[in-house]
Amino acid sequence: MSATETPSNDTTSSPAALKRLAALEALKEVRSGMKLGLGTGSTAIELVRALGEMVAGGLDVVGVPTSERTAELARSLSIPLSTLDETPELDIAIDGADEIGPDLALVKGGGGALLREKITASAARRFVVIADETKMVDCLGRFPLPIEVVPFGLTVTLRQIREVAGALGLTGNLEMRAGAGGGHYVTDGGHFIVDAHFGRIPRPGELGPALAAVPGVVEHGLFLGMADIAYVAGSTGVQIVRTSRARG
Ligand SMILES: O=C(CO)[C@H](O)[C@H](O)COP(=O)(O)O
Repeated sequence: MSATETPSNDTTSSPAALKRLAALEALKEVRSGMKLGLGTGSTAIELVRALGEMVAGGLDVVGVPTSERTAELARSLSIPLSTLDETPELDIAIDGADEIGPDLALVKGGGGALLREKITASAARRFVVIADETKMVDCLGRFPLPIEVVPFGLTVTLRQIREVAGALGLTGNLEMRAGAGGGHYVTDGGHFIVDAHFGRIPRPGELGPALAAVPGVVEHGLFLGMADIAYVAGSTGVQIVRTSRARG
């Protein structure tokens, strides 16, 4: 399963400080010449800010952002950017997570960027997760599972999500994520997000493919078998969580 170790004893423990600590640990993997996937969310913001400082200091990297928000921040820090089409092979993708479960199974999508995040992570030789310790769980499902859906036929898609989840014993409210200006939240890809309050998901490996088989589901927030390592910051330092699975 996973191995853990604690290489740092920094005791700074405000939420933003912990996120920055995790980001700094992950950035120790980065070398000049690398092509990097840049995640989305408050932890990824700390990553991009710290990367901006490193670029200002002479680090030569290219970033592929997973959202328009991340692109905007990276641009403001003069981090050279590319698209996944121009740069389809990444050395490392670094991103946050809403939950980190056993063997680095993740829930992602709280920031609404799960589709681009999953595509970007899949294009990277190494997928590195950064988080504070509140994200660690014994079983996924404390955080509602984000599911990205197409607007067309929404009622049918919601019914089919209920059916496939119900067949696995998972029930609970399916909540349409609200946008800032009222109406549904719309992703960078023009889709909606359903936040599924299933509760504990003991068999994510069965739920993921079942959700993916629903025609109106674009992608779901279960990132299974993708993460290679997680840097998890807590009040006593940064814990390194590894998976036994090797990716490239
Ligand atoms: O998946 C994500 C965005 O779609 C984020 O990585 C996830 O929501 C964690 O965000 P934060 O670092 O703000 O807690």
